[in-house]
Order: sequence, then structure tokens, then C-alpha cells
Amino acid sequence: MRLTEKFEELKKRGEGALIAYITLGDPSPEESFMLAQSLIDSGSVDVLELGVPFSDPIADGPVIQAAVDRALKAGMNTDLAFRLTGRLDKKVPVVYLTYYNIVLQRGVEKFARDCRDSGVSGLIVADLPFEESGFLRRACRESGVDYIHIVTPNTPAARMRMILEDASGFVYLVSSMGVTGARRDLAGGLAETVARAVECSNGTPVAVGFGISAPEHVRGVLNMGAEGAIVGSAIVGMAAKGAGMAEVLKFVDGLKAGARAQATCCAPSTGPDITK
Ligand SMILES: O=P(O)(O)OC[C@@H](O)[C@@H](O)c1c[nH]c2ccccc12
Repeated sequence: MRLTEKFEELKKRGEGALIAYITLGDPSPEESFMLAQSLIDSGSVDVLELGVPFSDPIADGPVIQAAVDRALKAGMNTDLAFRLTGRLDKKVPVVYLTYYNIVLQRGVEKFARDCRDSGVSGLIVADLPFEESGFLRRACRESGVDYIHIVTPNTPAARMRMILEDASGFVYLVSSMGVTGARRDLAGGLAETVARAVECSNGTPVAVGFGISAPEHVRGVLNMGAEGAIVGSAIVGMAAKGAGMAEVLKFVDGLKAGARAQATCCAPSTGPDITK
């Protein structure tokens, strides 16, 4: 399924998108496959983001670093990632999150074709600057895979506009500087950053990630004008601490409730106590 279709469907229903991230191969390839399928089947996850493990995940905090370590130790690799992804019953769009070395190692064009062939709808590369991304963007376009751009609170409006001219699928807005990891509160000043990204994105949906870990956070970013919220470490960390599948799914249902409440909830808020 295409990302655009999913976002249009949600818009009609007046809901925001819940995008859930897990690391493929954590704690083992089969278990991560089962978790991925259960998240898809839950009906609460609108887009599934799968991390393809790389040994030096510089944008990741301790929780996802540990997940990547477990995955690599359990024998996870890129071939296996594509095979497992190909086997998923993809009732929702699946996107990949990885680092450029993984793409380069396989060959840029081959990576994009393998995404297409295994049903991956979009690709996020954590460490590839826009200026260096032309070749991969072209390969993705030729394979019908959305190349998803990352922008941050530090990205000035002019640069955002330039980058997002090329946007497809959705725009990944990093909520605050630093690495991935659950946080207690949404970053200060986030409302302005979201507004800037929405303004610069030419109608491509903006989804906010980094630190989002509660239904209130999800509702908060949607009320600021984002169309999606991305949750990684909170889910990965829960599973790592031994939570069973039922508990993880219940948590994810709660997050999605935050994305549904948006339809009936309050005017956009800019105050610092948005998470209360
Ligand atoms: O873990 P968090 O803080 O909930 O953030 C989402 C994140 O996990 C996921 O999108 C992601 C995992 N690794 C990344 C590297 C770069 C950008 C984004 C990511």
C-alpha cells in the first residue's frame, strides 16, 4: 500500500497516523517478524517502520542501539531483512529505516529494487545528507519507493523548502536535537517547528518522531498540525524489558487512541504544557 493512500484514508476519518518503529532481528529474526505482523494486525498501527540493523547507528540512543546489537548477534542481515519483509502480510505501508552503509553495500539501485520487490513503500536513511542523496532518490523514484526526508528544528525554512520540494510519502520531522529515545515531555518550541515544516512541505504529510512515548504526546503533535506521530524507543524498550506481546499491543492501542482523540480535541496549542 502506498503511503499517500494511507494518509488520505486517515484524513477522511479525521485521524492522525500512528507510525510504530521496531528493529528487525530483535531479539531474533523470527520473533521480530512475529512482532511486526502483530503490530500490523493490531489495527492500531497505520505505518510500520522497520529498522534494518547497522553496526554503528549514530542517530540512535541506548535503547535502539541495544536492539540493533541483539539483532546483529542473532544473525540479522540485510538479505534476511528483505526476506522477512517479503513474507509479511502488509495490510499497512511498511517503511525501512537504515544507514547509508547498508544501502551502499548492497548497491544503491539494487537496494531500491529489493525494497520494491519485497513491498517496502518508503525508505528513510538516517545519515545521508540531502546533497548526497540524489542517486538514491532517483533509484527510489524508478522503483516506486518513497524517499522520506528527515528535517530537524535546526533546518532553516529556506533549506526545508528546498529539501521538501522533493518530498514524497511523508516528511520525517525530528522533534528535538540528539538521538532517539523516549522522553517525558515534548520538546519546547516544537509547535513552531511543526508549523514551519507543514508550511514548507507542499502538502506532503509531516510526521514527528524522537521522544514520543505517550498518547498525550501523540495528541500533542497532531494538535500542532502534524499528520503523524512516530514511536520507536518506547515500544522497543518495553519489549526488551520482557513485556509480552499483549502488553505491547495494549500500549500501541493507547497511542493510537491519542491519534483518534485528535479529531474531537481542542484547538492547536502552543503552550509548554501541551503534554499535560
Ligand atoms: O525512538 P524514538 O525516540 O521514539 O524515535 C523514533 C525512532 O525510534 C525511529 O524513527 C528511528 C529509529 N532509528 C532512527 C534513526 C534516525 C531517525 C529515526 C530513527
